[in-house]
Parts: sequence; C-alpha cells; structure tokens
Amino acid sequence: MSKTIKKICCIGAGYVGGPTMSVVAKQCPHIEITIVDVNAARIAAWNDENLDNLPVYEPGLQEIVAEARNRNLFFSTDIEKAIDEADMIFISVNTPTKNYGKGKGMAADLKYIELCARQIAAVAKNDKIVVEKSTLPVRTAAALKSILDNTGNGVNFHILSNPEFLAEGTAIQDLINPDRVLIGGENDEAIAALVDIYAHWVSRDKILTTNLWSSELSKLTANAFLAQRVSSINSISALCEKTGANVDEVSKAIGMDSRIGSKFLKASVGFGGSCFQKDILNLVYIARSYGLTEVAEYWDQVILMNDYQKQRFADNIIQTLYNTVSGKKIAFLGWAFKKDTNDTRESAAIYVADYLLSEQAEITVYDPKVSPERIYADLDYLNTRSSEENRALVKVVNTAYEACNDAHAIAVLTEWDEFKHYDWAKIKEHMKKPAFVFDGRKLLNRKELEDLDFKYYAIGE
Ligand SMILES: NC(=O)C1=CN([C@@H]2O[C@H](COP(=O)(O)OP(=O)(O)OC[C@H]3O[C@@H](n4cnc5c(N)ncnc54)[C@H](O)[C@@H]3O)[C@@H](O)[C@H]2O)C=CC1
Ligand SMILES: O=C(O)[C@H]1O[C@H](OP(=O)(O)OP(=O)(O)OC[C@H]2O[C@@H](n3ccc(=O)[nH]c3=O)[C@H](O)[C@@H]2O)[C@H](O)[C@@H](O)[C@@H]1O
Repeated sequence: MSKTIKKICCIGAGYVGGPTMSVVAKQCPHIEITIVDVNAARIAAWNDENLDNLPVYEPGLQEIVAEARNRNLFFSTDIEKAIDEADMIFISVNTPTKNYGKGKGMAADLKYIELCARQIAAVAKNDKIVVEKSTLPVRTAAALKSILDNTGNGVNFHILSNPEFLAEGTAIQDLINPDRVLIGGENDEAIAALVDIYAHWVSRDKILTTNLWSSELSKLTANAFLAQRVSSINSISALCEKTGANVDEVSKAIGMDSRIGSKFLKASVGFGGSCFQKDILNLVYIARSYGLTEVAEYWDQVILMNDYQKQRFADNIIQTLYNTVSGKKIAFLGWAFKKDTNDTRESAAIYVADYLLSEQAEITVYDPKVSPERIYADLDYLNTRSSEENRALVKVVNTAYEACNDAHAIAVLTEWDEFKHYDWAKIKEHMKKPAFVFDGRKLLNRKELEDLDFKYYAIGE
C-alpha cells in the first residue's frame, strides 16, 4: 500500500508548473494542489478572473483552470504554508544556463533549486516526498538529499525524479495523453505514491519507473535526441538548397523508414525554446566534467548547426535583397519560438532580427500572441544596441497586413496557422516590388505566392 497523497505543493508557477498541476488537479479532484511562486505578479495573473490574462497561453489551459481553480487548485505566494501542509512537493523552478562563474554559458544554474531545497528543509515538520519536476543535471538528487538531510528538522525526505516531457503549444494534450511518464527513485513507497497519482488517467504500462540517475539523464537525453533530429534535417536543408533536392521530400522519404520515423523532421529557421539549447549545453558540460571530450564535442555540433541555420537564413535575406538591407523594411511574421505559444525564449526570430538590425534593417513584427514589451525585452537582453535604438528600429503592430505595408520583404519566423489564410494578393499590393518572402517555416504555398508574382524563398528548396 502506498501513502495516499492528500495535498500537493508545486514550487514554480511557470510554463511547466502551471499546466502540469492544472492537469493533475483536473484528473484528481480529491487532491488539493497549491502552486506557489516568488513572482507575485505571476501568481496574480494565474488568479485573474479574466482567463485571457493567465501568464501562460496554451490551447485548452483556460478551460481546465476555470474548472479546477479554487476547487482543488490554488495559486499563492505563501510558499511556507503550502510546503508545510503538503505531503508531496514538486520543484518546478527554472534551471537556466549559468551566466556567471564556473560553467558560465554551459552548466545549468541550480541556485533556484537549492533555494527550494533549503526552504523545504527549514519548513518541513513531517515526512515529505520531494519531486524533481525541473530538468536537472544527472546526480542533482544527491545534492538535494544532502541539503535536505543536513539542514532539515530531522524528518524523512524521499526524492523522486519525474521529468516533464510536454512540449509548449501542445502541453495540455501531452499531459493528458503522454507517451510515457517517467519516475525515478530509491524508495518503493514514495515511487508508488506518485505512480498512483498518474494512474488516475495514464495507463500503468505507460508509467515507467527507473533509478534516480537514469530518470535524470533520460530527460537531457530525450531533448538532445529531439534537437539532434532538427539539426540533422536542417543540415540537409542547406544541401538541398545547393542541389535542387527538396527537404520536405527528403524528410518524407526518410521518415517512412520505420527505423527513422516521420516526426520531428521539419526543416526550419532553427530550433528555439527555453530547453533544447540549455539542456544540450548542460549535457556537453557534464560530459566534459567527466573527461568525455568526444561525447561533449559530438553533442556540441547540434548547437553549432542550429546557430548556422539562423545565420544562413538571415544571410540569405541580405544577399537576395541585393546585398544590403540598410534602411529597408522587413516584416516579421511571428516571434514566438513555435506556434500556439506566447513563449519567445531562444526564439530564432530574436537572433535573425538582431543580425538584420546590425545591418541597419528596419523591422516590423506581428505575432498573434506575443506582446511588444516581450519583443523589446528579448532584443534588449542581447545587449547589442541600446534599448532606444531597438525601439527606433523595430515596430510591433497588431496585424500582419500592417506589418507588411511598404515592406521590401517578409520573413516567416513562426508557423502560426493564420498566416496560411491571408489575402496574399492584398499584401503584395502594398509591398515594395519585387516583393520577397523568406519562409523560415516552409509554411506558405509556393505556387499561390509565385502566381501572385512574389519572389518566394523557403528553407531547403
Ligand atoms: N518550458 C517547457 O516547455 C519545459 C520546461 N521544463 C523544465 O521545467 C523547469 C521549469 O521550466 P519553466 O516552467 O519553463 O520555467 P519558468 O521560468 O516559466 O517558471 C519557473 C518559475 O519558478 C519560479 N521560481 C524560481 N525560484 C523560485 C523559488 N525559490 N520559489 C518559488 N518560485 C520560484 C519563477 O519565479 C518562475 O515563475 C525547467 O527546469 C525546465 O527546463 C521541462 C519540460 C518542458
Ligand atoms: O524540455 C522541454 O522544454 C521540452 O522541449 C521540447 O518542447 P518545446 O521546446 O516546448 O517544443 P518543440 O515542439 O520540441 O519545439 C522546439 C523547437 O524545435 C523546432 N522544431 C521542432 C520540430 C521540427 O521538426 N522542426 C523544428 O524546427 C520548433 O519550431 C521549436 O522552435 C520537447 O519537445 C519536449 O518534449 C520537452 O519537454
């Protein structure tokens, strides 16, 4: 018999903590879940009556929050109270790439994780199961255990690793119908308690249990393999452009081999998102720290290929626009790192924009879900130029038609469905001629655009 969990606390109300715990709350109405965060504005947004103001945009999320919030799902800044009352505590805080000191630019910054552990240890007055939900370097559980056992009040802590595999934009469906749930641990009773929660909606044969280290390492490995597929097909897209092969046709041809599989073979302007780059850098760092130089260099290539792809896309725009974009207006359709999310972390759009701005281009951006403040913050963060200059050179507008007005070229950076259904004849009418389109997502219909006399360039064609 496993321990029955009545109360859960989740530390971190971000893109993972929010949606993940909302789904647990929906599927397990008998468990009371409190999601806590140090960011009071974020908690206020989760509690906002107007569901359009939730801090995370995910299809299907609003409905679930509407159903569970203030029933058995609560958002709070009272971290101590939630820890104190919980039987099980998920740690779902950010683990960004370290930007200082040893391992700068490579290692995961574990300071937020450590703070959580110290706070749990300080507050806990009865036994707790502590679940690593954040993506962590392999062997982090050993450090967590040491902090908890040495600074706590003598209570027992059992640590589980339960990495999250959801992808943004499809988070809710990924959570409701996961390919698998992975739980690593050392204590059978603690493992069983977490298995029992998931078993309310996931069949038990999809709930995989392993030792702690396999679980931690599987998460980094899964992201590295996924990103590697994107870099692999993107490397081939460059060769397609030189040879007359079409990368979509190549993807289809190789993907029909069941050993390769058809998913995750879409060539693009480069992968973005908060995790692929961070997790591979972390994997490279870990391999190096164990003296495994060849392993480190092997995975490093995935990142290098991704940087090359973004650069290549921007270079192609400049070259095609007669080798200069100075003073030319380029319309960006999309800023998010993929469709159906408002997340822009590491989005290829940021780097392509930065490069074009350094060539004195003027950019007008339209994205259906990303706010102007976010776009300016992304550019300012790079520190390439002053924030006044970013605001002078980049305009953010409310419609794609406005963005494309008077533009020399359009760059498609995100594969939002709505872009496919625009009145492209109307868009062309208001552009400078020749009207160029650079499709970084292979989203638009070449024939339709060429019939309208656009000069159309797509990745890998
Ligand atoms: N974003 C994604 O799609 C996925 C992310 N992950 C992993 O999940 C973890 C969280 O990622 P996101 O949710 O995207 O990050 P996020 O940045 O959206 O959210 C993290 C939240 O934790 C809060 N926080 C940090 N330290 C805290 C503390 N000591 N006490 C209370 N709150 C604290 C922050 O204020 C923030 O709101 C990362 O390790 C990431 O690698 C895993 C799978 C998918
Ligand atoms: O750890 C994480 O954060 C998550 O990282 C990715 O999820 P996410 O980054 O949200 O989104 P993906 O669908 O993986 O897309 C990542 C990037 O790769 C790009 N991509 C993806 C697939 C493809 O075929 N081509 C391609 O260019 C996307 O446009 C996007 O920029 C993984 O898919 C999740 O399993 C994982 O949980």
